[in-house]
Amino acid sequence: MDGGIFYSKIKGAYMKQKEIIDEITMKRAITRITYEIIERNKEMDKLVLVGIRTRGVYLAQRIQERLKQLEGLDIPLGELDTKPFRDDKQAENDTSEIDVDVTGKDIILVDDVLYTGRTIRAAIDGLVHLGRPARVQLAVLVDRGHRELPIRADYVGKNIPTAHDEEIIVQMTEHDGQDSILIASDN
Ligand SMILES: O=P(O)(O)OC[C@H]1O[C@H](OP(=O)(O)OP(=O)(O)O)[C@H](O)[C@@H]1O
Ligand SMILES: O=c1cc[nH]c(=O)[nH]1
Repeated sequence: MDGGIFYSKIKGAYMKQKEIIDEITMKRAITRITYEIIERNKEMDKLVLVGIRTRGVYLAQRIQERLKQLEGLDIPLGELDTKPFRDDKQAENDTSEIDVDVTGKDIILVDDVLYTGRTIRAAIDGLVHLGRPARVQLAVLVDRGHRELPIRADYVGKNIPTAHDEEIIVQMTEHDGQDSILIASDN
């Protein structure tokens, strides 16, 4: 390591990586998102958290835990697989697990990174296949810009301006063994 910079393989190629958000800052960002959700949603009994696989699910679970700690609320949580609804891949098995009826509910979609917006478009498609929510909001840990569709997040942990050829890597303990946000580039 040199000044926090290290090299490792991403999708088969060596990339330069650097941590830009540490564990504590990430935790604070999730707590702030939770407070904003509480402030902006008066009918909390209508709320349903829907995490987008993969890391959006862990993020949604953490927001669910904070809502319990801060307000004593038990907000239902579903796990959404967007792959069957994407416009760039063949349909695959739908591994979504959403046991609650979404019709009439205030859904908060949760994902780790918002980039082109295509995953969120697919997520909305997946949701409306299940029912007719009253409202759909979006919470993301990182908004890195470069939208290709008219999609914006209601709750943003960190706005991180990036170049097209960079990559944001969110690591979560449940999946990656540690909490960290890295930026990667090939130069
Ligand atoms: O706004 P977009 O351009 O759609 O990019 C954002 C999506 O990309 C990543 O998912 P990825 O497809 O890498 O799957 P993963 O979460 O399972 O790693 C990330 O978790 C978001 O879901
Ligand atoms: O940089 C990016 C872009 C899409 N998805 C990610 O996880 N990171």
